[in-house]
Amino acid sequence: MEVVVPFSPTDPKTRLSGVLSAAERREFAGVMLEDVLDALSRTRGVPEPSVLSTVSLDRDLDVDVVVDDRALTPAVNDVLASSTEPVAVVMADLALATPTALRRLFASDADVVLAPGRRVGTNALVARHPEFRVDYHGASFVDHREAAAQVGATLSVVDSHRLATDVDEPGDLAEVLAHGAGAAADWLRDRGFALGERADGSVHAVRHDE
Ligand SMILES: Nc1nc2c(ncn2[C@@H]2O[C@H](COP(=O)(O)OP(=O)(O)OP(=O)(O)O)[C@@H](O)[C@H]2O)c(=O)[nH]1
Ligand SMILES: C[C@H](OP(=O)(O)O)C(=O)O
Repeated sequence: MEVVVPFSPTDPKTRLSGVLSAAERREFAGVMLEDVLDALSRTRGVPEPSVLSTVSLDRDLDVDVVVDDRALTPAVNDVLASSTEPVAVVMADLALATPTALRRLFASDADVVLAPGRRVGTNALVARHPEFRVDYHGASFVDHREAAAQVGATLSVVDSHRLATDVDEPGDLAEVLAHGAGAAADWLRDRGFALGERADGSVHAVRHDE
């Protein structure tokens, strides 16, 4: 099994621009990456991942970093096409990922295992079928389900709140504050974020003055 964690650190998490500065978004993306790598490293039976990054990284991660400046889909498809073993792709923004949740991704022996995101993306997958290829962005979970069917691959879908929560939008920060046990939750709290309730009863992350 080859495990890759795609990462694009140049201008990450643009959907969080309303609540984090550009420098904070870069820092937060790096902290989430470290949480994901830590969770993977504590998941029994899972080989050491490599980071598939668009640029070389100045942080010391204790894992291999492969640089490919192409967009996400061609970069991942190149790994799928060239690997002689099953490939797992786990996104770097899964700040709630834990070994227990990740074990479910690796436990299935289906040809294609998909962990959908809450907005119909694909937060993690395992591909054992040699012809399966990815097409990220948009409703990629639906596209990947169809792609698996087209190549005759057996499919398993992992229904996990922790793996479904990719941190893209301000609303996702409340999930991190409520359920995160890693560095990303601490990073948010250190920058003044806390759970707050609106008059209509909805819960969101509020930033208090630092
Ligand atoms: N290697 C690689 N990884 C990417 C690329 N684009 C995004 N990623 C990674 O793929 C995962 C999902 O990324 P997105 O949430 O779609 O993009 P993002 O840049 O983090 O956030 P937005 O700017 O809000 O879209 C994250 O782990 C990103 O770091 C890319 O072009 N190449
Ligand atoms: C990579 C992409 O992530 P999103 O842009 O949906 O967060 C996807 O899941 O297809």
